Amino acid sequence: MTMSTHTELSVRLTDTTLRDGSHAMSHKFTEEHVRSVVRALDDAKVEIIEVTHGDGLGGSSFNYGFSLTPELDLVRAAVDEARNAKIAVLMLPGLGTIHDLNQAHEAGASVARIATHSTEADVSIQHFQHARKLGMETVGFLMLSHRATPEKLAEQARIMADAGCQCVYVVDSAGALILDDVSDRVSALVAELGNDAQVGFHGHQNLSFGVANSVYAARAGAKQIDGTLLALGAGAGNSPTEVLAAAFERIGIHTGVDVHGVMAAAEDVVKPIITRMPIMDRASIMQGYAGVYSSFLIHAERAAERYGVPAWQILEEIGKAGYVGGQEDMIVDVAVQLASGARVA
Ligand SMILES: CC[C@H](O)CC(=O)C(=O)O
Ligand SMILES: [Mn+2]
Repeated sequence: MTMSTHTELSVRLTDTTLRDGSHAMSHKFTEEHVRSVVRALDDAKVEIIEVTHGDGLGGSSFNYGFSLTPELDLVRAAVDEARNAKIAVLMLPGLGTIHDLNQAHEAGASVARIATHSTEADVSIQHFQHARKLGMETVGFLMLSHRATPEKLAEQARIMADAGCQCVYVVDSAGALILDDVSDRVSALVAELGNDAQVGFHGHQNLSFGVANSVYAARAGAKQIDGTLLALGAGAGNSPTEVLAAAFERIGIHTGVDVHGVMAAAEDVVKPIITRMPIMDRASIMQGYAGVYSSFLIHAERAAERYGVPAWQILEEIGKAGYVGGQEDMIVDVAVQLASGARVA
């Protein structure tokens, strides 16, 4: 008799509509948006809700786009509205500072998610140490994970765990990973970290694999999985929380989330708010295909309009050049070169 090995798995869902979804909203969430989304997610028993500028604490700037509402006001509103859920903030060392982390903690955030490029975990050490001193739960993001081998990622995860990170995520920032790419990376982290830290997975939909990849991640041992309502997020959006909850329930992976509750949150709360529905169009598919950071999409679209070159072509060039988060200014550079003929695609 064949026994299923998948029936007793459980994962914790983190919803990042109010952080990754901020990209698709051009960082224009209001306090009322935050309150209504948090209320709906909390009612649906989602345990962790992330609220920050799309590029993390300190992201509101000329380079990344200004927030309509100061992010600490949004964090305070979320904390005030949540009855059971913990409020998480994300930060990229260098863009956000320890001072920003202190302020987010004072505003009531209790989970610190620290993100670095997949090969630069060492820049997060002091941030994890500090977050743990503050008594915050800690999560590490290894972004653009497709750029690193499973072995390299595991080595980077070890750096985060030794610094006090309690769960290291394989982050598919480009939506470029496909099935075994995910399980190979998650398995490598699980083997390296053992009981020292959990492993998580954050997916994007650029090649439409967000949910399937999350299932592969869970089956490879991931214990935390990210999603956003209606897939609202950078690039073609994130793995939709409501689909994750429904699919996990159907295959017997426990989340504790009320499936009807998150479906209602997506349809009745988020849909009326959003100004842009994430889609798999030529530009966002190119991001998955060429391995480009999802947050670059809106910047590429703006440059495309301004310089009269297609966004997908700019992104294809960005992929060839291997630019990473923080190099948003290179998008304009590439667009100018394509428009002038100095760079031939
Ligand atoms: C701001 C960091 C980054 O956008 C995190 C993330 O969601 C990703 O890399 O996909
Ligand atoms: Mn993301």
